[in-house]
Amino acid sequence: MPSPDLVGLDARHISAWFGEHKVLQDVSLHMRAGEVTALIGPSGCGKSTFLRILNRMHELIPSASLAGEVLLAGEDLYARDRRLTEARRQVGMVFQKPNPFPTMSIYDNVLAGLKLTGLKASRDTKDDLVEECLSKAGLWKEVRDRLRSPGGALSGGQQQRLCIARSLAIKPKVLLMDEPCSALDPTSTRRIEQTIRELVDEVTIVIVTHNMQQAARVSDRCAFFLAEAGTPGGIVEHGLTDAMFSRPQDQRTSDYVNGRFG
Ligand SMILES: Nc1ncnc2c1ncn2[C@@H]1O[C@H](COP(=O)(O)OP(=O)(O)OP(=O)(O)O)[C@@H](O)[C@H]1O
Repeated sequence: MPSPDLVGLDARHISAWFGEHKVLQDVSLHMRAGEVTALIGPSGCGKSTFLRILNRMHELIPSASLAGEVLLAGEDLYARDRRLTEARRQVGMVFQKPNPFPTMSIYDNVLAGLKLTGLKASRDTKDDLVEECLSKAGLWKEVRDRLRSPGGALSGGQQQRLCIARSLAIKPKVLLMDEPCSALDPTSTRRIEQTIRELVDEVTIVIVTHNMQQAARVSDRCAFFLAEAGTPGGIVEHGLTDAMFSRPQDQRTSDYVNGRFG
């Protein structure tokens, strides 16, 4: 049953620059509550930049700037009175390369984000939270007997599921995933994809992927990004994944999803 707390994310008229270089032009996208939205498109068209704008990581880069707005459940993520840590707590991120703290225990890895975001939990609550998050990330059964082992001792796929568990511990409303399987073998990839589909009842998900089969397997909707001949990136077409793959409206989408370029 989908959670009643699910919320959507609305990007409106987003443009982005690195110094003078404009990399996104007027991108608007509604990422619906309780769905997986996949961002697809060739390398360099601005998918990761767009994703980083959705949790205010873009502004960490000194030369970076942006225009437009991002609304989480209708509220401006960039409002002056909204704290950065609060925005990042609500919109979590899982990166391409699994990045657990390698010498920290599996248990402490799951809880690592709590301190950073100023959340406190009692011992019992922590135990419950660790079990809950590892279960949701599909890792509990594999690690329940070695919670004190270091995170770095897990396989790559397990480490990525540990990173998902760590993101879930701070109860985000939205989870962003930037090519979360690109460093993993096919079996681990399928396991993460299964986890993504299980999580979407609780958290809205936005995923960047280069893998068209993966986009078709995990996403409800897709947005196809393109930056043509030195112009900034934009969305050519977006819609239900089935329709984007079987009846794309734009020839460029058809060419991309059918592997004719990119
Ligand atoms: N830190 C940065 N400083 C300067 N330019 C950057 C930076 N990060 C990205 N860019 C530029 O912004 C543009 C968009 O890059 P971005 O990584 O968002 O694309 P992408 O679609 O995610 O690519 P890929 O699929 O290869 O990850 C590219 O021209 C890239 O060179």
